[in-house]
Amino acid sequence: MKIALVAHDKKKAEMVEFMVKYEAVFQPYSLYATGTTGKRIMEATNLEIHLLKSGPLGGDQQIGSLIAMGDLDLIFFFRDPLTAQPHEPDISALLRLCDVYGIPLATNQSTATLLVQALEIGWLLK
Ligand SMILES: O=C(CO)COP(=O)(O)O
Repeated sequence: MKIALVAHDKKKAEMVEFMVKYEAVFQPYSLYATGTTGKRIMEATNLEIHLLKSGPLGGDQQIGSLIAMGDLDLIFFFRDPLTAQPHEPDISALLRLCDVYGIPLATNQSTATLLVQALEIGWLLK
């Protein structure tokens, strides 16, 4: 199971808190993250994360590429719906690829909690 973690700036604290809370659930999996999000999570946990580029520098596109290659199974993307992002086209492309390939995608904490609980009880095995 390969999992991607992404958070916009105003959602990074929420993402870090979420990852600290569920660190043990994520521990067995291969984790990927956009640059700044991944660094913040690694500073707060003992999780090993493959760091990609920062979102505005192509990180979202790298995650999209992993999806297209069949190399990603699940995405936690804490989006900020109230702030314009300079790389909005990259974000839309990533969300679109999730739907093209049927990849489960959590874009807010409520959905993320449901998905992580599904992971915890073994509903999302791979
Ligand atoms: O911008 C992002 C996603 O669109 C996230 O990138 P960073 O994790 O590098 O801040």
